[in-house]
Amino acid sequence: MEKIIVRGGKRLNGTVKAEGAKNAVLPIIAATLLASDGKTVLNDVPALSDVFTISEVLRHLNAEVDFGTNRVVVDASRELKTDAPFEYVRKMRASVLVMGPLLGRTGKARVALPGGCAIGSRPIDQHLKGFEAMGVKVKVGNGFIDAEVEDKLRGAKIYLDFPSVGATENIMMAAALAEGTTIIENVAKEPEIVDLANFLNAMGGKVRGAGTGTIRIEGVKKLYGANHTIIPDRIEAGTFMVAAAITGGNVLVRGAVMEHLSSLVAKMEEMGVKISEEEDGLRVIGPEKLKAVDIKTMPHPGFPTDMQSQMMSLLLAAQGTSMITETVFENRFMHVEEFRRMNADIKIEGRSVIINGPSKLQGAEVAATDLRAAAALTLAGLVADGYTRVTELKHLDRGYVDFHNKLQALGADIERVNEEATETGEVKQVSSDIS
Ligand SMILES: CC(=O)N[C@H]1[C@@H](OP(=O)(O)OP(=O)(O)OC[C@H]2O[C@@H](n3ccc(=O)[nH]c3=O)[C@H](O)[C@@H]2O)O[C@H](CO)[C@@H](O)[C@@H]1O
Ligand SMILES: C=C(OP(=O)(O)O)C(=O)O
Repeated sequence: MEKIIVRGGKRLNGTVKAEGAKNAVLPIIAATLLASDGKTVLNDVPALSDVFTISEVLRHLNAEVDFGTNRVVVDASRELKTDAPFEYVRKMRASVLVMGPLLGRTGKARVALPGGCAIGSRPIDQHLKGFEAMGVKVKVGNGFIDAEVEDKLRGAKIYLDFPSVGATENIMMAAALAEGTTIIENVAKEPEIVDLANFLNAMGGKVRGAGTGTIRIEGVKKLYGANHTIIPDRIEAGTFMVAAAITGGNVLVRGAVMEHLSSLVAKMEEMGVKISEEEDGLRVIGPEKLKAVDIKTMPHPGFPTDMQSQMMSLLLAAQGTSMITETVFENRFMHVEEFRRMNADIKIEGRSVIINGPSKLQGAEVAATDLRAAAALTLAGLVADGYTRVTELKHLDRGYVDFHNKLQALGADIERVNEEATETGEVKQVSSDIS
């Protein structure tokens, strides 16, 4: 079994660079399917298992996908297939993001129903509501969603009940090739939405308003391959910012963009962390003592749910009582039990978690329950007494490139081992069933 083994007690110092954003590159790779002419070249693509999975989906759909170092070239100009089977969707829910592009390009999509996952039930009703408003007939049955344009894919006015990131993206991508104008209201405002809009525009699309509450898309007849550089990963950057703060270290996180991270920066500053903008990133200096604060996750520009578990690690080390309220996902507290195994004084009350800090964290063997939990448990291990062993690293590999090496370069006492392989000399296959 693969494990990260970390021994607490080292202050982190130095510079670390954020990769391209996972949550930007996944919809953008899906969007490359819209180009019936020319190749797309994407730069700053992170080497993540999720990126390999979405690329496999594209290959299955008959697109050509070539990998270089941090670069992906896609040619989707051939006739496309229209189905995304369960083997892909179960590995990665973001596979449903091929629906919008397939409807735009071919008028048809058959995608396995994603089902729930470790952080909640995660329905896609808002995606489907948007497609239906655009003239798509949607049938759900036998574990699949069958969607087919009835007459023409046409622009529509769509109000989202919740500013869903995935629904905003899926509808934007379908609308890019629809006839007429689509107006989506109450949309997600995440930086990754803006990156997708910029990419669609580079392909010849007409998307306005990304980053505000309303997006307006004028459909065009054809989209072309384009060159695009993916924005830096604000969640990976934020994770290293917490690593610096929790160890009382001094770290420059290159690629961290203040505007993308304002809620995290505000909360960390309230805790006594010093954060300053430098030319190519954010410098984070951890104080001797951290102050307790309350946090509520919200859609952007609110506090990101994808930083909730890492922030929990930081609050465990803070003086006093903190409360974290999770409003985006219904069940994103699975990591709490693992923190308890590390002697954390923490309890769940409904949608909130109460943390009595500072906890005297002890090293333990803990299992990552999702991608961000994997990072958060490692962060807690940086300040725990003794050795922390983090397992279930397939989750970590979905969203972090070289996580342990980057921490080690900052001075952490950390390694990643394959205990079975050490004993038998075999290399273990990473499990694929992760959703
Ligand atoms: C690949 C990617 O970009 N993943 C991100 C994306 O996920 P994802 O796009 O799945 O997240 P959404 O914004 O869609 O989901 C947020 C909430 O809305 C609910 N919902 C969503 C769609 C829908 O049709 N109906 C519905 O009820 C979900 O169950 C959830 O409770 O945004 C999340 C919220 O910032 C992040 O945590 C994920 O890292
Ligand atoms: C929840 C996350 O991703 P996904 O939507 O791909 O599961 C995440 O990045 O923390």
